[in-house]
Amino acid sequence: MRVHIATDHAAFELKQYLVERLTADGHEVVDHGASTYESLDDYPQLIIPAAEAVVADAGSLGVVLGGSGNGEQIAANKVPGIRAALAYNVELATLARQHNDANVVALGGRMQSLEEGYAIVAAFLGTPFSGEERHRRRIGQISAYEGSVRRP
Ligand SMILES: O=C(CO)[C@H](O)[C@H](O)COP(=O)(O)O
Repeated sequence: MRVHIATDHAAFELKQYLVERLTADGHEVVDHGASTYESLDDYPQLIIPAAEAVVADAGSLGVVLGGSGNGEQIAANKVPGIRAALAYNVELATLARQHNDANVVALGGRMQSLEEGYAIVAAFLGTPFSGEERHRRRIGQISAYEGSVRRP
């Protein structure tokens, strides 16, 4: 699977770790940066292009990282077509796919170990959407709202 990944400085080490592990797992990882550690970089500039790449690349998934993952989830969700879920354990990551058909997962690099972060992302990438009617209906309602919002 193609995986678009991005981080700010706060999860730089986790991003490097995930690129390595996910590539070894056979995923095609597209690294949207940060390419170097810059303590004053700004996550929207890094996360939004990665989220846009997920929308433009049907069937791909995204991983956005920061200190908490909160701002990264918020930024990704501003991109039309993105359903980004913050996950801090494997169960949340699994539910994000099964119930929400999330196409981006957000993690905080300061919230768990590298290995735990990998387990969360691996669960996200490895879990399919359940496709159940009630979940489709609810996701459809979100998409309909998104489509109804007039953009400048
Ligand atoms: O998680 C984040 C946003 O939700 C950022 O990574 C975090 O706010 C960066 O913090 P700092 O600039 O103090 O290193």
